[in-house]
Amino acid sequence: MSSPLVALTVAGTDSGGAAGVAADLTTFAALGAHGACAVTAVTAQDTVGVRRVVPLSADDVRAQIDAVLEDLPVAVVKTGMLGSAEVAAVVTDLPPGLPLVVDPVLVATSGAELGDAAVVAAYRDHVLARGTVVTPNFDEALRLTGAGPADPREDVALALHALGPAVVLTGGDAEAPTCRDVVVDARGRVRTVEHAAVPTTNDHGTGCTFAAALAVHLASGADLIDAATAAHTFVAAALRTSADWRLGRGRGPVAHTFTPARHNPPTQEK
Ligand SMILES: Nc1ncnc2c1ncn2[C@@H]1O[C@H](COP(=O)(O)OP(=O)(O)O)[C@@H](O)[C@H]1O
Ligand SMILES: Cc1ncc(COP(=O)(O)O)c(N)n1
Repeated sequence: MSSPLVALTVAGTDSGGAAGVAADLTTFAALGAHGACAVTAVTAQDTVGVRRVVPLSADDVRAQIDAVLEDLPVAVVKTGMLGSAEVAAVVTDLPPGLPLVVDPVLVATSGAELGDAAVVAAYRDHVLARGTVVTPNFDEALRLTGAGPADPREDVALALHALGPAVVLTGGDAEAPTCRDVVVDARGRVRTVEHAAVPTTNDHGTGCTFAAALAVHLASGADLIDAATAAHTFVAAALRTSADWRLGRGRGPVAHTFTPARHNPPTQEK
């Protein structure tokens, strides 16, 4: 009997159910993977903003990760909001060889800061070097590289690649006609994935959903460009599902009720 692929998210909670752990676990499930989670911080958050952040200690996070890794055959780890440099160091200590998708969450869609200068330094100094792929949006990429908003996206993506990982620089923009994600593979080859933009303000949680989907597709054996294309297709379909929803007073959640037709869910033999 084969068992489902196991994916572990290391991320913060969003009480509104749009981003963070909620987005990751629903995405894993929608794509047929079993999701495990290590919570890094609890946020009191809704579609309008972040009211409170309660960080967990590095020991709390390490204990959760150890419990999961000692019991379940984790095929891939995805990180989101880390919250502190100490928690970032725990991620860097993950067993070598375990694929790691790093979504360097620094700012919420609502504008709230979710990662300070110490967290940025930790990403630059050691987390990115441990990562298999990093998936920043443009603002996060600028903070991580020190590049300016006028710099070409390809150059910014290559500057991140120089810090160690493959890169998917996401380009979500509901007001533009298209969204353009720049992909740099492990060998430094640059490709662009471009799709029609879904016009909606219900996009809270898109970055987390994209990175979680990317993690499952990579762990299922897809190469980076195919995994990024499939993850983007999944997010776009979820955005079309929630495009006209009226949930909350701010930027509503991307649909976590969306489940693609699935005939061959990813499995693992371990
Ligand atoms: N309105 C949209 N229409 C289509 N795709 C989108 C839209 N917004 C985001 N995406 C896609 O969702 C993924 C996450 O991107 P992005 O929104 O840049 O992340 P973040 O939430 O971290 O800012 C990317 O593949 C991006 O192209
Ligand atoms: C706990 C947590 N993790 C991540 C995000 C970023 O998601 P988004 O960019 O969609 O606001 C968030 N708002 N909250």
